[in-house]
Order: sequence, then C-alpha cells, then structure tokens
Amino acid sequence: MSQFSTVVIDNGTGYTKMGYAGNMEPSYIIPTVLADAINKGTTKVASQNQKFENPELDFFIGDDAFAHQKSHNLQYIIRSGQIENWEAMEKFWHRAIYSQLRCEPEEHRFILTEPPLNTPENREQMAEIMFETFNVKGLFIGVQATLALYAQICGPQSDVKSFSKGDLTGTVIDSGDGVTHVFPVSDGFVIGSCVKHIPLAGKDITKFILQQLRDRGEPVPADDAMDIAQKVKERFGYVCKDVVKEYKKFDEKTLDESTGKIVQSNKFKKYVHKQTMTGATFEIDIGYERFLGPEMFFHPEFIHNDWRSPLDEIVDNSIQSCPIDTRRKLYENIVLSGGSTLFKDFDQRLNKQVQQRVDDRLKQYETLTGQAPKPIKVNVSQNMVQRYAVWFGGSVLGSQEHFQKVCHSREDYMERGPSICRHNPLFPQGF
Ligand SMILES: Nc1ncnc2c1ncn2[C@@H]1O[C@H](COP(=O)(O)OP(=O)(O)OP(=O)(O)O)[C@@H](O)[C@H]1O
Repeated sequence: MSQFSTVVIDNGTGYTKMGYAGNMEPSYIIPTVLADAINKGTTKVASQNQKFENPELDFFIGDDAFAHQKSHNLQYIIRSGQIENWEAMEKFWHRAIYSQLRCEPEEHRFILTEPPLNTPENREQMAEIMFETFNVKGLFIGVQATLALYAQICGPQSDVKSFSKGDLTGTVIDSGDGVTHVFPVSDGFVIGSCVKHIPLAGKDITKFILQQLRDRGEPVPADDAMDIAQKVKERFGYVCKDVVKEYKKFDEKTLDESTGKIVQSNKFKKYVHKQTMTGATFEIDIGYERFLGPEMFFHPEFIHNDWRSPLDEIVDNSIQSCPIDTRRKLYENIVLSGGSTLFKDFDQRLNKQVQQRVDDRLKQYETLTGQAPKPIKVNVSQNMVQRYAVWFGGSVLGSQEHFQKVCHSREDYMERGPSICRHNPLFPQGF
C-alpha cells in the first residue's frame, strides 16, 4: 500500500467506516456522533491531563463522544442516511482525519459515500468542505448502492480484470442501523424512480428485542439497555423459516436421561453481561426474541403499526417497476449490504419468498395466455464483505488504475468550482 493511498470514508447513520483503499476492511468503525462542549475549552485532554489549547477543538467523536455525553452536547450527525448537521459533520471529519486516520489530507485522494438520490447541492457542500477546509488532493463521491454492487463484483473471489460495466446490474438491499433501502442498479446507475425506502432497520430490531426482554422480566439495567439488546441481537439473532414452527421448537421440552429432569429446548440461550458502572455481572435468558426481532423484515407489523409490507414484496415491486429489459438481471443478482443483513439465513428466506412471488406471477401469465414463459431464477447472494460492502467497494475502486481518471482533482476544483463534484461516474469515458 502506498504511503499516499486513497482514504475511504463511508458515513452511515449509525457507524462511520474509514480506512485506506486496498484493504479488505476499514481500519476504524466508530459511531457517527459528535459530543460538542457546552463550556468550550474546559475539558481536559485525557492523555495529557491539560485543557484543549484551542477551545474550538473541545469536542469528541465516536465512542469518546458517548463517554463525554454528560459534559457535552451529543449530536447524531446523519439521519436516514442524510447529513443533517454540516458543521458537526465537518468537525467529525476533522477529528477522523487528523486523530484517527492520522493523515495529511492534502497528500491523499478521498472517497466519500452518499445515499442514492442525494441532491447535487449536498455533493457540492461535501466538495467545498473537503477541498477548502481540508485541501484534499482529490475527491470522489460514490453512491452507496453502486459501491456495494462494485464490492460484490470485484470482491475477494472475483477477477477484476474480466469485469465490464454491464456487470454492474443488480438489486442492492442495504439495511444498516437507521434505514433499509432497495436499490435497482442498471449498468452502474441507480434507477432512481424505482428505489424503495423502508423506515425500519437495525435500531428498530434492537428496541424491539429490549422491549421483549423487559416484558419477560429479564434484569436489564437502564444504563446498558440498548447495548445489551444490540449484543443479544448480533450474537443470537437469526431468521427462521416459519414463525409458528419456530415457536414450537422453542417450546419442545425433552427428558434428560442422566438427571431424569425435563429440560427446555436448547434454542434458549444465556447472555452474561458485565455492567459498565458497577462491574457486576448478571445473566439474561434469551428466548423467542432471537427470531422475532429479525422477523421484522418479513412481518413488519410485529414492530411497526403502520408499515405492513414485507421486504420480499417491496423488492418484487421495485424490480417490477424497472424497465422490462433489466428485470431478469435484477432478480438474478440481488446483493445484500449493511450490518442488518447479516442475520443467519436472511438470504435464504428472502430468496425463497421473492422466488415464490415471481413463480406465482409466471404461473398466472401462463394461465392467461396459454404460453409458458422462461423461468426466472432469483438469486440473493451473501458475500464475505457484506458488513462493509459499501466501504469495500470504495476500497477496490480507490486502488484501481483508472481511479485517478475519475477522481476530481484539487486543480480541477480550483479552476471550475464545486459543481465538478455533481457527477461522479465510476468509469472514465470510453471504458
Ligand atoms: N452480526 C450482526 N447481526 C445482525 N445485525 C448486526 C450484526 N452486526 C451489526 N449489526 C447491526 O447493523 C447495524 C449497523 O450496520 P451499518 O454499519 O451497515 O449501518 P450504518 O451504515 O451505520 O447505517 P445506515 O445504513 O442506516 O446509514 C447496527 O444496527 C448493528 O447492530
């Protein structure tokens, strides 16, 4: 890796992933939050036991921000994928670049990510901050869904050289902490009018699991409540094949012949938690919430009173609203991206349910016309880089030869201004 390799920063609603292009995983993953001082300059720098020399630098990001939330104003910078507070974002980038990545921005090109359908004005704002505040050498703003698809195609198992622009067609399902999106992408371009937005994601599952634990009377301390629920979700959560059958599996009791006692199903688990404040440890029983939480994707009414469309229906509707000549490929290449798609067997259940919808439609067509259409094979694929797919897509792009041709340079910016960053094609002309 070159000393001046490209920096990739993927700012998500919950977590920011950052590191250098060419790596398999981001070097830093921190919550996208800022804690800004209420009385600027009074906080001591932990490592030096002295106050900040410049009171303007009296702020913290990521986990440090949570640690200082009593003395500082905690601000969530991104909501539903969109940057809400530009001043806070600039401070966040400042600390991330100088203190975490420890790089001189003027010597590096940067790849930032944006949600699909981001406005050109937002892109210009990003460019202004990056070039004028940080004086970066170059900037590329990649659409998250396209980068996730790029990661899948140029992933660890694939041969980058045999890849063509037309391969960048597929449906990306991106589910993170705050929001879930379905993005059909054709030849590297998101089909904007067919994007579907679902206001449910990881945070909603975490809250649901916490509520379930509390309803069952488990001892969940208020201080660590969300943290416990999140760990339970990530460690024990899975997608079941059928909710009713799964309940039965949990309720099955067996006779332990060695002790002669009736024991409950091994589907129940125990989670041992060490309390942050007191250091005391205690045990929590984990039950039905293991599969009921992730069931939100297929039975959203469990969690949300007004949102009743299951994910497979939304994916199917999204693809059906795309141009007819792209649909087959969109069904055949459904790509998962983001932390909340990591539940065990999520891909299989989604695959089965979308396939069912497609088969039903084809059967209906055959009944009406008397002609048997060519079958469509739905393929939902998991991949090794799914958790950080967007970041990894940026990492691959930033390490390819053609990247310099698509990246906007500082000289270009000085000459033509922020509007150059309105368009960020992944490939140079004539690729
Ligand atoms: N193994 C896992 N199983 C289930 N959920 C997980 C797992 N690992 C992480 N998550 C969840 O994924 C979410 C974070 O994912 P990600 O980093 O993709 O989101 P984000 O980019 O911050 O948010 P968004 O995509 O909404 O902008 C959190 O809710 C986290 O609890």
